[in-house]
Amino acid sequence: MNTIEIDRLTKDYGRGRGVFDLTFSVAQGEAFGFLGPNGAGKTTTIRHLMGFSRPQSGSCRIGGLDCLTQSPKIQKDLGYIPGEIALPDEMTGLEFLRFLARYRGVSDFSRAEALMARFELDPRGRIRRMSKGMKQKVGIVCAFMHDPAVLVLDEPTSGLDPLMQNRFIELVLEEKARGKTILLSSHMFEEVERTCDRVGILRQGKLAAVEGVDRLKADRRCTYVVSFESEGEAAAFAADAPGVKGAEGRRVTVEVAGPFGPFTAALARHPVTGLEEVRLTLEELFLHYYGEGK
Ligand SMILES: Nc1ncnc2c1ncn2[C@@H]1O[C@H](COP(=O)(O)OP(=O)(O)OP(=O)(O)O)[C@@H](O)[C@H]1O
Repeated sequence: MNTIEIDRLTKDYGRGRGVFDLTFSVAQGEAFGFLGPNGAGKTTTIRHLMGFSRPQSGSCRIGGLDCLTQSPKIQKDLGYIPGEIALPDEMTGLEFLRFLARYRGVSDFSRAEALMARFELDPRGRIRRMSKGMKQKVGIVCAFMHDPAVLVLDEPTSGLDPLMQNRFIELVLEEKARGKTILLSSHMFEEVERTCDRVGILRQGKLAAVEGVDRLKADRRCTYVVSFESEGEAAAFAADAPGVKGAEGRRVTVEVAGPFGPFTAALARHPVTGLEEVRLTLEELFLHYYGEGK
């Protein structure tokens, strides 16, 4: 059964901006990653799911309910992290979280407290004085505190440091294991790769592709930059190692497409001083899977 259904959604802001004839669904218990570069239309789509925006044509449904006309009913069992979190500046984080708990009829505040502890959030200060990361943490607690069945997360880790990003990913994985339905938008392939079952790639308001994350992972090339003390050592490694894509000074770029054995064996034969993974950017992902200009 599909929990989230977007059917031929169109919102045209002019000059090619907006979303166009967008159709996809997220099954109950599935985590769906929504990837796309800046301005691709991720937030526009999510705002329609939240009932904040009226489609020009097409529709969005969550749990069989229409997102525009039945939004209050949907929101009872939905957690949402907006792309840009706006909170009441004059309240303390704790006042706001308690207010929201009351508003939602959450009598047990222990889940909120556990989330605050998990993200090391001290919510006692005024929101106005909080850093971007702290506000993001307040947003996370808001979205998860009532234990909703559906989670709509718009770039949820923006402003979080790597340790907290990791904790967030663990939280999403736990919620997925508990059967929650999750839509997560991101610029970062790694975040989606670690949490989601399928990924939809949005480009200029249109879905360029939907793929299983397993398939993307299986096809994925891994690129590494290997460093040496001297150019001579780098050149010797470049002549010996498999999958060398280029050498510049004391650094050699290697692409590993299959088993790692031959690459690690070559590393062991040379006096390597550094090894860095080159992360695939979204643009590279597009080029790799769909070809330039397609
Ligand atoms: N209310 C609006 N009026 C006019 N144009 C808009 C409006 N809302 C969004 N747009 C435009 O639609 C396009 C898609 O924006 P959207 O915020 O959905 O992108 P996004 O994929 O979420 O990008 P980002 O990764 O930067 O958050 C952008 O070009 C944006 O300027």
